[in-house]
Amino acid sequence: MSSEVALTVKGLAKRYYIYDKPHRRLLQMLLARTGRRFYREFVALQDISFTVPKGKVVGILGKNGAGKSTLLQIICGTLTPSDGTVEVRGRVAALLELGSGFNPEFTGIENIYLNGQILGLSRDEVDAKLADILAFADIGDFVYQPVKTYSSGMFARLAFSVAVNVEPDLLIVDEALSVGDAWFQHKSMARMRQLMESGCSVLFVSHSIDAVRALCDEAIWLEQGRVKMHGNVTDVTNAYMNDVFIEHNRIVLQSMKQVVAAEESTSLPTTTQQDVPEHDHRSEKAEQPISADLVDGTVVSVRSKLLKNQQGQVTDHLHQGERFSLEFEIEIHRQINNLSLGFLIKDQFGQELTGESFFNTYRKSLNFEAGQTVRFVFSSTMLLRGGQSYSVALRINQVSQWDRSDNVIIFADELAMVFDVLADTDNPMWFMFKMPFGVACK
Ligand SMILES: Nc1ncnc2c1ncn2[C@@H]1O[C@H](COP(=O)(O)OP(=O)(O)OP(=O)(O)O)[C@@H](O)[C@H]1O
Repeated sequence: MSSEVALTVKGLAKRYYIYDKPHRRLLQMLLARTGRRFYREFVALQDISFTVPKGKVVGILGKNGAGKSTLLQIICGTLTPSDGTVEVRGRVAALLELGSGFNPEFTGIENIYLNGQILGLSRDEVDAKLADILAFADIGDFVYQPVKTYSSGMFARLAFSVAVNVEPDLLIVDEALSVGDAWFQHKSMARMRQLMESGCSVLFVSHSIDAVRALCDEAIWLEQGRVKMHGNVTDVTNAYMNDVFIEHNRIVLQSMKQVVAAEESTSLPTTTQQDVPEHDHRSEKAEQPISADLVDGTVVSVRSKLLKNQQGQVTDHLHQGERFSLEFEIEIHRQINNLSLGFLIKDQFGQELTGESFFNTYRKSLNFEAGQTVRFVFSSTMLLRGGQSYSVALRINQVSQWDRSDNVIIFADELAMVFDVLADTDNPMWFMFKMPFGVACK
């Protein structure tokens, strides 16, 4: 295998033998020589070949039952293929089903060492990484308890933390990021991006077209166990999306016809064609914690960072179309010139969607004396799609030139806040944000 390739999959196939009744398995064992078959064959994967180039992120899309998990399990070695080969260069860390590779009876710490060993790390190497793993997982004293007592969110935190901290050459992720709270999802996506930037190859399985578009360099579309399409992300996701929409519209049309047939005289029910994820009102996070961290201990510290709703109340969720404000209070510890503060709003895949800064708005920055407390307020209307969460990255910088040639970031908090936008089922959005349009028909 070339050193430029992290993974080579050649002619992979997986066939399952299905016995309709338990005794048929026994009959098969006893009468195999007669040539009779007591099973049905189910082909889960057939003729799968592809490579993952070193440092690239390859997304795998496919509907339920397409064979995605089967493929990943074979690549990780937890399932044997019926045909074909898998060659991996370097260390593979996988986030498949929650906690695979974990022993439920062991404590979190014991599992970290167990996993480290499975991934080829010595005890000393795990010792050296332990503090980072624990800090990222952030599950407190639970690490001393057996993992069978963990919630699924805690499990996800520990599993993800181990996988990303062992410096894998190939990271395999199967929707594991959809587990855990919104805060952790944003944090883990940011960490995954860092890994990608440092040259780690990734195989990323997702049902989300947005996720594949945001993260991947190439995409593979699996359908009924075969590669239907492999190529650049835009082509593959467009083709896949068309297919999903055609299928979706067919189902909607069918159900509408049934309703019409059943209630000819009544009006049709409205169908919202958007999946509206179940919303979790995390009221305990209504007020974001105040960070008292100093930038470098001398210049500026952030006293508070707040999201406020239309009524001016601190909140962790907004409605589509609602007025809101982001408010940052900072304390100046040392006289400083040309200071500006800005933010970026990102989706859960780390895509920067929008943002603003004082300098951007007024084309000038500000001078402050030591001891001043300053509040920056950014207000707007929430035009982003509902039914998902967003994070806010905060930046304080020194800048005076419009081309930003003298820009210096003196404080950055990549995860200053996380908030939800609630889906409006009466006004579903297919797109990332809603731009107000005048509409006419002439
Ligand atoms: N042990 C098994 N015995 C028989 N059939 C199986 C077995 N495991 C998986 N299958 C079948 O193989 C096919 C592929 O399953 P797989 O779990 O890989 O799909 P998937 O694309 O990951 O689906 P999903 O998105 O729902 O997780 C499915 O039709 C599934 O029913």
